[in-house]
Amino acid sequence: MSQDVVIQSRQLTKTFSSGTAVNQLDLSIPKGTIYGFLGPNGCGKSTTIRMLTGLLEPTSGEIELFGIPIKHHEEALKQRIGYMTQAFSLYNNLTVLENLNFVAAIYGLKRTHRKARVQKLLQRYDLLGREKQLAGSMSGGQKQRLALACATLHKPELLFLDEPTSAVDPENRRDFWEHLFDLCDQGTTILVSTHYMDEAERCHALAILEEGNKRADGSPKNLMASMPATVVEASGNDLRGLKQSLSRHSTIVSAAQIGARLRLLVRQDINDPIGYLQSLSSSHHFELARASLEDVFVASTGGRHVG
Ligand SMILES: Nc1ncnc2c1ncn2[C@@H]1O[C@H](COP(=O)(O)OP(=O)(O)OP(=O)(O)O)[C@@H](O)[C@H]1O
Repeated sequence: MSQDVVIQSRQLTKTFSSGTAVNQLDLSIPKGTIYGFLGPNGCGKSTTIRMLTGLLEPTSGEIELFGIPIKHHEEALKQRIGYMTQAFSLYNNLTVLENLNFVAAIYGLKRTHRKARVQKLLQRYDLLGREKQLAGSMSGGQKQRLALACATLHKPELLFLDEPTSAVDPENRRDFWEHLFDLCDQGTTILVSTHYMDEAERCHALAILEEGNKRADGSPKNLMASMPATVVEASGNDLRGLKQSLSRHSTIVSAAQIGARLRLLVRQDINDPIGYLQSLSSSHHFELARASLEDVFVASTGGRHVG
């Protein structure tokens, strides 16, 4: 295996009594990448992350981190990885400083280093002056920054972030991504799960997950270029009626209204989608449009996740 691959999984599977949460997942994520898991609730993002961090034992399949099999090496690998959960895993009844010191103690940071490291993180994540504030009394954005400070306190080479921005507003989300790119610049590999398209678009590469299966993967640009459907926008009167009539055809993967246009995904095997659509409705205007990551997501999941 190449030294530069930080996360490798082969046929990774987890089955619960309720069913298969992750199904034969193959991953190969190079160092210094921000890699995304994009998918709806329940598609297996958290379960995969928990297996990759060594917290949950797979039903079958293999995982290597930094070329080291995770099995039997959990403790050694723990020092090299950071993990931030959806709930930010902070102690709400401890202060900002107490949370950081607690994490520092868990990772065995020496007292002499601890103070300087904590100070640096307080500054980096704009928490100076809040040292004595209870974590539970902070805003979503502040909690998120503290959680990131805690997850990176021991300078992990690999960082797992499970839906880190679900509880924050768009401005905080943008700032948070700036921090992620800073970390990435310093050589940290980051795996981030999300159900936000704009967030997925910022990743170097991503996997689209549905019901535990990987439906597509690659860079956002390549995914958009190789989308398995053609995007067409329709305009004219009664778009709701047009949507209803087109949705009856299995050749239309999805139809969603966006403002005064109806965005259509037409199955790839239709050679002349504009001519085809005109034959279905002569009173509307149809034109080809550029694919977005959302289109890729809809096409990869067969239109099952869009209304
Ligand atoms: N400990 C468990 N026991 C039984 N079923 C579980 C367990 N953990 C997860 N599941 C099931 O596995 C499937 C995948 O869940 P998972 O939490 O990994 O999805 P997710 O994509 O992270 O969604 P969310 O964003 O809602 O957390 C779901 O059907 C869930 O109910």
